[in-house]
Amino acid sequence: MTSSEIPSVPIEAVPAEFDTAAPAGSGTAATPPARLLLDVREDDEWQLGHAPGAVHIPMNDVPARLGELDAGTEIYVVCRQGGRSLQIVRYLTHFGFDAVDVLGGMVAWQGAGRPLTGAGDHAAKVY
Ligand SMILES: O=S(=O)([O-])[S-]
Repeated sequence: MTSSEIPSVPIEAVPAEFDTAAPAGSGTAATPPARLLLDVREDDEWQLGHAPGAVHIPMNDVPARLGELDAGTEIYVVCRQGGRSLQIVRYLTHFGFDAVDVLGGMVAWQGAGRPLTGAGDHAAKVY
């Protein structure tokens, strides 16, 4: 699979439901979500700023945490600018997951004016 064959979407096509935090209890093992925004950046990047409705699994942890993902869920994968997410989409599709790469990553998310949330008392930001 070449990068041109990797399923991908521009930031405008990422569902608005990820602009808000998922309600408590959604996406349990019993009822996996229809769609998921998976942020594969490192912990420090996540804490500085992330999409309110995203789920965080750092890239290197994805293989060990595949059991947290459901094959019936459409998984939008995001990183900083698209390098890591491309690799993870390739990996997930290889294992039968319905994964798409978010072009431009969180830099594009921020540039499009989509909401960010972070940890601590600083303004959330993607660097
Ligand atoms: O997040 S990145 O791999 O595009 S720098």
